[in-house]
Amino acid sequence: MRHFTNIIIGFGKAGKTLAGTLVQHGQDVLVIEKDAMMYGGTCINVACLPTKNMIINSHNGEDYADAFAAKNKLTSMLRNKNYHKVADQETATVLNADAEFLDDHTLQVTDDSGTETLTADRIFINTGSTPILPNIAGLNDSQRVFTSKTLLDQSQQTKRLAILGSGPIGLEFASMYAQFGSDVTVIGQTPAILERYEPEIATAAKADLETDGVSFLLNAQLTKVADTATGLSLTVTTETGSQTIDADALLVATGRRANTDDLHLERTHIETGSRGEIAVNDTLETSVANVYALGDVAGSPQFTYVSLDDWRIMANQLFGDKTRTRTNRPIFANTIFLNPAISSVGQTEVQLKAAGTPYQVLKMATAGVPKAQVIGNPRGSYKALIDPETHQILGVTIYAEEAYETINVIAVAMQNHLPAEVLRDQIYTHPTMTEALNDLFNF
Ligand SMILES: Cc1cc2nc3c(=O)[nH]c(=O)nc-3n(C[C@H](O)[C@H](O)[C@H](O)COP(=O)(O)OP(=O)(O)OC[C@H]3O[C@@H](n4cnc5c(N)ncnc54)[C@H](O)[C@@H]3O)c2cc1C
Ligand SMILES: NC(=O)c1ccc[n+]([C@@H]2O[C@H](COP(=O)([O-])OP(=O)(O)OC[C@H]3O[C@@H](n4cnc5c(N)ncnc54)[C@H](O)[C@@H]3O)[C@@H](O)[C@H]2O)c1
Repeated sequence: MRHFTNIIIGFGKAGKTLAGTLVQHGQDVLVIEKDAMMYGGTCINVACLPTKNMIINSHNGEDYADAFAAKNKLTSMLRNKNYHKVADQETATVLNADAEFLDDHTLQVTDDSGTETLTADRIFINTGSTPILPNIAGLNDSQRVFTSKTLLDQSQQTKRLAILGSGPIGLEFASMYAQFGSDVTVIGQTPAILERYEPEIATAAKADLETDGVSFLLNAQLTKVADTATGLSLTVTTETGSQTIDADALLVATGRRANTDDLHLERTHIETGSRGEIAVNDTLETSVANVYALGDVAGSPQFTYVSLDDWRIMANQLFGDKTRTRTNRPIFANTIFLNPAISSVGQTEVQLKAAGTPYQVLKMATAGVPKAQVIGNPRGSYKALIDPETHQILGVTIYAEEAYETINVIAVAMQNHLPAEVLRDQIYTHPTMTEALNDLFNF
């Protein structure tokens, strides 16, 4: 039985970054990753980076085959870099094996050469999340049903793509496939898309997706999936009755749950929460001392940058002043990469109204930003909500080119309690999308 100071299960964002920190502090660490095609984790191999690479290339007018090849080149380069960044460290070891718990502090790893038992002073679980596949007749039997991961593996472009779920994965794939020229139908169970965003901006984004070739069946239930000689037949029920739609493939994008499948937590005292996530305290420790969970598996908001923040908390707790916790994360934004992207931070008008918080609304059209015209995409608008007295920023939604960059400036301002005037009066480089803030906050 080998013993390590630290074992990290899963080569995800938090885990790989933590491995570097542990090495920096002179400690040994074993990183166990079950899939050699996943060194570096979900984001770089099968999620954020390949999808954004393909989305950008679809917007640039590349055809699917070229974008697919470019994506594979990118992920292979990143995987190799990520592997060596950890494996080449003197006190780090990477093991390609499936890890499971035998008891609270003992692991068993299995690979082609057999099994081995391992122990460690500290164990960090960073096994990410896995797609939720709803229980719909025929869905699990079809060869034409894909997850985001398996669809990204398709070298041939799907010409008629149905998508179940109108969350970020569903909408980003819808936008991307529409840009590549496919016919896309999104089947959503909610009455509207982008429900957590400002409704007028969500409505505009939906109209733009429709212009690009996406159809929506909302307030809808997919009740049956059947393979046909040439594709798929999907039975969808809406308020107006039941209909059948034909497609070449179905992408299931109905959410992701914590990936604890192989860990055999039932052999331990590690507790899970109501959504199957590993229950952790504010400093990411599980119900077993010296066993921690980070990232998606710990029920943290499912973003790479939040997994990275879990690393910050862990590093601060192990080697810093122990002030960082889950409850004092800095304010962070979110983005859905459509054409253009939609980003938001803070609260929406609906939320402020419900809380009885007074606010002033500021709005402007993207078309008024010179850089939007330079890029050639004037779609979209900006909406900010500020405190009428203090001018503190309460929430912002941006539907515009480079929204994902501009929104970070606003998050920094909010985190540091800068009033809107500071953003209004700042000198921004020109021509940039950030310049919009001079006008947006010109109240
Ligand atoms: C299609 C898609 C697009 C996304 N786009 C974005 C985006 O643009 N921006 C963003 O911030 N977030 C995005 N996300 C979310 C983001 O990818 C995740 O939140 C993030 O990758 C989670 O990282 P993690 O550190 O929790 O673990 P992961 O990176 O998921 O790593 C977990 C690792 O553990 C391994 N593993 C699992 N079980 C075991 C075991 N028993 N033994 C050994 N190894 C194991 C897995 O193989 C995997 O490599 C996207 C997700 C998807 C699916
Ligand atoms: N740009 C980004 O940051 C980005 C991009 C993609 C994914 N992600 C992360 O990955 C996570 C998972 O994404 P996701 O889109 O799969 O999940 P999600 O939970 O965010 O959205 C799932 C959607 O599917 C719908 N749905 C669920 N069951 C359904 C059913 N039976 N029929 C029809 N609709 C159904 C839900 O109403 C919801 O709208 C996200 O929450 C996000 O944190 C982030």
